Amino acid sequence: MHFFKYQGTGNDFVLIDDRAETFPRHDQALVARLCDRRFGIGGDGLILLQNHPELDFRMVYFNADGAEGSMCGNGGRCIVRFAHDLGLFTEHTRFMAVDGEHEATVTEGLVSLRMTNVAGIDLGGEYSFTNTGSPHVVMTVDGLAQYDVVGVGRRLRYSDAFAPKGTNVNFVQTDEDGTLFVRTYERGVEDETYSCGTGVTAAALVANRQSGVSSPVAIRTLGGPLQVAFVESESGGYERIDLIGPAVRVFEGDIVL
Ligand SMILES: N[C@@H](CCC[C@H](N)C(=O)O)C(=O)O
Repeated sequence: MHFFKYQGTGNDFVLIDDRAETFPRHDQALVARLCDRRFGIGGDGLILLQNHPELDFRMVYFNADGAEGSMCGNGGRCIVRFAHDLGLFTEHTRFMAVDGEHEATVTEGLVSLRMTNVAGIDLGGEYSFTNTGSPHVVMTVDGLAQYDVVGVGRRLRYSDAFAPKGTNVNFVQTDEDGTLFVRTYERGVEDETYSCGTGVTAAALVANRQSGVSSPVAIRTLGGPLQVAFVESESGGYERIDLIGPAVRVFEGDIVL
């Protein structure tokens, strides 16, 4: 079985062209093994590209634990780049994902992905919560470079407040130039990743709601810069949300099962 490896700001994925639908997608142990960094290829997730009757393709996303996940923003940008590399479209594409239809554009090394509309944000004292295709806690902290992202993130991810499905957890600090520095504990990876697309989207929207930070929001992650653009909707939510950043093919190879 042939595979490709892509990364988007350091959030890395195994990509498989599964238009023939031969990948054993219900074999959770296999997906987890392929994502294992010592016993497999290594990745924060695995993504299948399948045919869709009306759109350019379908994205099927699995977290590194092998279970099918909710929407993955960086994975969405990577599969758009993959589909572009496969020649499925030239500049603009429409595809189906677990949270519905998405549009995306590829220009000069950047992939701009239109995210799902966000209905609202629960602003809280200790942390805020929203769903940008995946569930996200957003917490403002000081000293983020040294912060215990894994320890605090894991506690919240498994806390009763988010049971039984759990949540992703983002920690945010504003740089002097207004850039949001975001670090994320990811559900399904059960660790910090270098970047989380739905997570930085949540962080940008919370920053807008909390402090009036305007679109587009510049983001810094451990894996590099991203941008989030959006429009506030009349109903108190957000629409026309775009996640913008690089997505790169790293290598390809064959899986020996
Ligand atoms: N890396 C992702 C987030 C993936 C979703 C997540 N781990 C979950 O299923 O909760 C991103 O870039 O959005």
